[in-house]
Amino acid sequence: MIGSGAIGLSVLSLLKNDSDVSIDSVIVAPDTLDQAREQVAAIAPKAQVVTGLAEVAQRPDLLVECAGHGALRAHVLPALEQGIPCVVVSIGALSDVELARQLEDAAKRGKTQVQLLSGAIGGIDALAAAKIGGLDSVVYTGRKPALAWKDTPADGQFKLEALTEPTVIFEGPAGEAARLFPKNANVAATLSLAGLGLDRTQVRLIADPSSKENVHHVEASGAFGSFEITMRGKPLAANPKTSALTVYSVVRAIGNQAHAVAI
Ligand SMILES: NC(=O)C1=CN([C@@H]2O[C@H](COP(=O)(O)OP(=O)(O)OC[C@H]3O[C@@H](n4cnc5c(N)ncnc54)[C@H](OP(=O)(O)O)[C@@H]3O)[C@@H](O)[C@H]2O)C=CC1
Ligand SMILES: O=C([O-])CC(=O)C(=O)O
Repeated sequence: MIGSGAIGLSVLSLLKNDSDVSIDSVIVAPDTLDQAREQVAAIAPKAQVVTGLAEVAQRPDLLVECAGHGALRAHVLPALEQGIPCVVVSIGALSDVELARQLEDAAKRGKTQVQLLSGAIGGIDALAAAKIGGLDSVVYTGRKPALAWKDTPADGQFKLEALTEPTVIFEGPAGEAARLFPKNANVAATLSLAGLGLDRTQVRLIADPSSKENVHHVEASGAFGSFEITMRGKPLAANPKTSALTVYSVVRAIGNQAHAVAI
């Protein structure tokens, strides 16, 4: 696993009684090594905590990224080159078209695969299937509590603490949303990659002072017909920018690699 933040620690916790899965190593940022060792030891005492793949004693069957955009270049790319399959949640990083191409090339050279997880959003299976018949329009609206937009370009441009009404903080193509709001626009990037692409997927991001949830709304239409989906995700206590469903999506993906039946 890469990352021992809100997602990483929750995933470790949920997997600790799954006898089909063993998280052998957790790769963390060097400046968090001591704290991470303490936190991981409390949940998964057998896991070694390291700062890079080179220190991992046993070649993993799977590398799971739940760290952030930088981790894709730092760890996922070299793992794919070595033929290690990877699953990733920091999909917004793939709005950098050059990095997306490098990941694909590395996976081809390593004769392996990188799987982009659905994370906080549902309906990716339907959207990716609908794309095959041809899509006309995909519109995504992401609504989060006002303070979930702290430390983003919206912070400063809007007085987030003082908002009294839902406020549109971004409107535009998904590629730009993912670039400007990397920790909040993974869903926008995922929808784009499954559907109409980064330029043609329309995104609206809303800071809502009365919302306690991360609400993701998608409308898609094309040759298949149309669908509309609303996810009302509970945020993780440890990181309100992240919906709890993202954690479950990672646990599901790992289980699907390890269990006799995948669903
Ligand atoms: N697909 C989806 O729907 C979603 C995807 N995400 C993605 O998941 C990522 C993690 O979320 P969350 O756990 O809530 O975030 P947190 O900030 O709680 O945790 C991330 C952890 O990963 C560490 N980290 C960052 N870069 C690296 C690296 N290169 N190598 C090793 N560790 C690293 C961070 O260390 P430090 O604090 O030192 O930087 C931090 O400890 C988000 O950044 C986002 O990209 C999140 C929500 C939904
Ligand atoms: O967890 C969420 O609700 C989604 C999220 O942060 C993102 O799109 O990056």
